[in-house]
Amino acid sequence: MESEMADEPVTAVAEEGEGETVAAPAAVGSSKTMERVAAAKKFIEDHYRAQMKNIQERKERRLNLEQQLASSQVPREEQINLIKDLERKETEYMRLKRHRICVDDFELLTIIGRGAFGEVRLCREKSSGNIYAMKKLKKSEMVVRGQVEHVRAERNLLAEVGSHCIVKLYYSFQDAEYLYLIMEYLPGGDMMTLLMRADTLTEDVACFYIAETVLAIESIHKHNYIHRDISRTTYF
Ligand SMILES: Nc1ncnc2c1ncn2[C@@H]1O[C@H](COP(=O)(O)OP(=O)(O)OP(=O)(O)O)[C@@H](O)[C@H]1O
Repeated sequence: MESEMADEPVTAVAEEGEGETVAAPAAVGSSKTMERVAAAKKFIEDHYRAQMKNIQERKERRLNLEQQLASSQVPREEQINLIKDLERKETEYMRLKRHRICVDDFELLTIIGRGAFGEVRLCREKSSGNIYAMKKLKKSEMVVRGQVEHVRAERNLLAEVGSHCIVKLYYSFQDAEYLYLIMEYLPGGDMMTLLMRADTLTEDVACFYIAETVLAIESIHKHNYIHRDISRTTYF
């Protein structure tokens, strides 16, 4: 998406004296590059930590089954089959985990809204039949309008904040042209539609929505985010 890294060399080669070439000390990268280095480091560390945890858990599941079988009356041959069955399931589980989700995994249904960078659609996950809202964002538009970091923050926030007041994000992925956010579908409509329909809210109903709003804002503040677009169309 962005390519600033390409024009920021971290090491340089300096020419000195008669054709002698010496390596210059590594220059410290710009703060953006350093941020990326830190993000890549964290990604790799998290990835390997998760891998180790998975291997450990898999071993424990097998050991558990072996211990249960050892103290049971199950015939030896059946025990072997049960262990093989567990291994087969574990392999299948790993295969499913490795699957990189993409837009083809969803059946696209009706358009339910338009955002700043593209449409929002109702969609059905083919494997589970679950219904979600798919927000599609055109990457080139985001770059032109300088909104990459804001969209990244929105994605991270939805993934991090587990609050019943904040729409859930189930998956995010991208292809060459678009970013996709697969979110919980909120069928009730936004606050603007409610106000247009009801005109005036009773005190109790107004209290309810104000309380929910305060809880939503509090939950994102707890994660050190601020909402820069509080309006009747961002509450559902
Ligand atoms: N999870 C959802 N469930 C149901 N409808 C949704 C959902 N997310 C978005 N929509 C619909 O799509 C519209 C646009 O989505 P959204 O407001 O998230 O886009 P945006 O890019 O932030 O737009 P803007 O910058 O104009 O506010 C919403 O007003 C709403 O009608």
